[in-house]
Amino acid sequence: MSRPAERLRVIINHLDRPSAGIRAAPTSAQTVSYGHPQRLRYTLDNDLLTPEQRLFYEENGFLLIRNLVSKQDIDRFRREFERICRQEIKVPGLVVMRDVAIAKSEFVPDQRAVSKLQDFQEDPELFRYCSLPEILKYVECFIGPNIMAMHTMLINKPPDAGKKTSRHPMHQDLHYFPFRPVDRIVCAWTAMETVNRQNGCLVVLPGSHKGTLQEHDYPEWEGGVNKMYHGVRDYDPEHPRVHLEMEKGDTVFFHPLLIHGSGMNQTQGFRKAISCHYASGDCYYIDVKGTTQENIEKEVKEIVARKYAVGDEVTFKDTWAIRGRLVQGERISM
Ligand SMILES: CCCC(=O)SCCNC(=O)CCNC(=O)[C@H](O)C(C)(C)COP(=O)(O)OP(=O)(O)OC[C@H]1O[C@@H](n2cnc3c(N)ncnc32)[C@H](O)[C@@H]1OP(=O)(O)O
Ligand SMILES: Nc1ncnc2c1ncn2[C@@H]1O[C@H](COP(=O)(O)OP(=O)(O)OP(=O)(O)O)[C@@H](O)[C@H]1O
Ligand SMILES: O=C(O)CCC(=O)C(=O)O
Ligand SMILES: [Fe+2]
Ligand SMILES: [Mg+2]
Repeated sequence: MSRPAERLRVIINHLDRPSAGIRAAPTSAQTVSYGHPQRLRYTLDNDLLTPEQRLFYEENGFLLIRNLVSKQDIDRFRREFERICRQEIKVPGLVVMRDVAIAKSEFVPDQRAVSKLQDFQEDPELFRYCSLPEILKYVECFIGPNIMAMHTMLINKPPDAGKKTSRHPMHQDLHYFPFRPVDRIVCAWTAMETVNRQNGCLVVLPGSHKGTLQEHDYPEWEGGVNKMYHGVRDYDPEHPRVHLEMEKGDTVFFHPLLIHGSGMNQTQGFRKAISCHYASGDCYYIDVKGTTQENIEKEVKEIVARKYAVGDEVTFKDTWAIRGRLVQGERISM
């Protein structure tokens, strides 16, 4: 079997078999071109992904690309993060989160007190991550050429304080997003250092992106749960899962319905990753009233009301439209 189109057809046939399992994603660069077979729903025609990579995403809902972001860029993001933690710069709109285990203790301007930065779209150095051409060329394969950076995070998972609060419950990111269509949204998540089971790598349920959006709520964890860390309500801990062990610069792209979380950090180091959720410029906002997303809408509106002293005039949709930034192509309906 030599021609990519032919290999693609064989793999598609394989997809129809109930026993189709998880295979390692090949990473060798290869240029292919072929039509648009019906069963390819989660990826678009492109010249970048090999047929195997494309089918891997279709089947599993994620694709891991090794060594995608340079060490130099990651070192720069790390230095910027440290400057923010030392309060040397103030970034408009930035949310600095502390782990719930230390949320009520005195704040020290040090990275040991920061578990996550959220919404760094106004920090030019960190936001560079969202515009990196090596990231965008993959993003385009999933959502097309019009690309909005909707949600940005730098996660600094702290050594667990003994209460397992460093875990992130299993969830689907779509729970947080009042925009659609679901298949034109993708997350890029880049390891800023070695990430493994010891320090709490991502854990994914392969293929779960083919399901629907589940009900989410705070898990009943004895030691407490971080603000807004909702989990899939009836999560079955026996469901087969895959631990994504990654090295500095490795990047995983995943679908917003993929069920994922991350384990406890059992080391003394702060496990770092940087991520961005992208949506197509021609996605549209939806009203989540009467859906499972009503609970997160309520929480977001409460936090915004408290932080900015506003009322109901700021909608869930507004909170996203304000944060979204165009990084490629056209902003059409977002
Ligand atoms: C794909 C998307 C996936 C996700 O987005 S998952 C995570 C989503 N997270 C978010 O959107 C960020 C949520 N966090 C925030 O907005 C802020 O960190 C938060 C919780 C409002 C705190 O903001 P601060 O500026 O620190 O305000 P503050 O010090 O006055 O605290 C206000 C009250 O919140 C509490 N708090 C702070 N960090 C917490 C935490 N990690 N978990 C639980 N509670 C926490 C804090 O103790 C305080 O409570 P109280 O009012 O004194 O009773
Ligand atoms: N009851 C639960 N509800 C929701 N999510 C859970 C629950 N228990 C564990 N998880 C999640 O499962 C993922 C993995 O958890 P955990 O670190 O405990 O196990 P592990 O990483 O698979 O095992 P190990 O730590 O031995 O490598 C994390 O995302 C964690 O938050
Ligand atoms: O870096 C992690 O632990 C995962 C974070 C995550 O999935 C999220 O914030 O949505
Ligand atoms: Fe997530
Ligand atoms: Mg673990």
